[in-house]
Amino acid sequence: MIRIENLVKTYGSVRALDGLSLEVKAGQVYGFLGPNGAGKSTTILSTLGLIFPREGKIQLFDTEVFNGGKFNEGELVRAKARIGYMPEHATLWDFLTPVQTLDTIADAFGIPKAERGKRIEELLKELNIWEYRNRKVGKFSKGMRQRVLLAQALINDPELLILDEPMTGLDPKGIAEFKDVIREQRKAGKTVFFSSHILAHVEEVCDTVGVIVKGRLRVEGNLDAIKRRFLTKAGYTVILETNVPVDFSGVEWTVTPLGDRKYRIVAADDIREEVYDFVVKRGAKILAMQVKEPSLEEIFLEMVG
Ligand SMILES: Nc1ncnc2c1ncn2[C@@H]1O[C@H](COP(=O)(O)OP(=O)(O)OP(=O)(O)O)[C@@H](O)[C@H]1O
Repeated sequence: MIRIENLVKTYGSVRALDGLSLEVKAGQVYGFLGPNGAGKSTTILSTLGLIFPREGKIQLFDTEVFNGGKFNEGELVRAKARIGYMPEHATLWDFLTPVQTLDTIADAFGIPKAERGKRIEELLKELNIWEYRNRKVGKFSKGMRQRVLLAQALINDPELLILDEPMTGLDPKGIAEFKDVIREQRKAGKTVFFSSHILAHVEEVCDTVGVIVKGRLRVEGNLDAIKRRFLTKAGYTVILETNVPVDFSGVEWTVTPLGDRKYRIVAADDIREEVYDFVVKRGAKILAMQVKEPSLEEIFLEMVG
């Protein structure tokens, strides 16, 4: 649905995209992850022809829309008719209700008046805001506003949804609900590409993740596989507490005492079982043992380094 190759975008001396390549396939829910300033919005804006990259190629639905520093405007317009987009800093007219908001957008899309009512009703019901259809959006919570914005993006029944940081600013309940909405979109056959700088936003809902750091895609694939790959590099950290001191000499793990009966153990694999056997064989009891997985922030740092 989206194929980007070696995209370069500069803002003065800032190389916002530095040879970025990625691929979003039909039916995927793709989480585009990266720290602030990594180039996520720049990628999305380039994909939609809203800013001009310098080099590289962009394909939408198997059609080349950008190559050799130029957009093919005709192809871009045709592709965009099949895309729904929710910008990072989208605004709503606070004095309009969801029905009025969607009616205005539907009008802009040229959807005939006769079809609009049905389409708007369907969308508002699907996104669970039908009940609030006649209240002004100015009074809505952030989560409800995001749904109205998503309804706007869906008004033309797009095949591909591009959402820039759709869950930023939502509370955990709002995030969980928005994830449900994304799952529903996938069930309805849509491909979803959304950006975030927070791991929790992509977990459980994305089948594929791409991590962008400093304008380049560092990894792309299944989130668990990415975490595992990172863990092998960074190591599992086990925090262990025993009832008596244990002599760890001779082990291959890196053991740092945190007290006379508390230790931090780092190894390339999940070594909880080995640690358990080792400690028990030495006649000690385990009082507590936890394994610490790296946060996405740590993964980012590892990738930047
Ligand atoms: N209009 C602009 N003029 C100059 N520099 C810009 C402009 N837009 C973005 N940049 C710079 O380009 C880089 C990438 O920015 P971008 O907004 O794409 O990152 P992002 O990953 O979307 O970050 P965020 O999560 O903060 O939105 C950053 O260094 C940013 O400061």
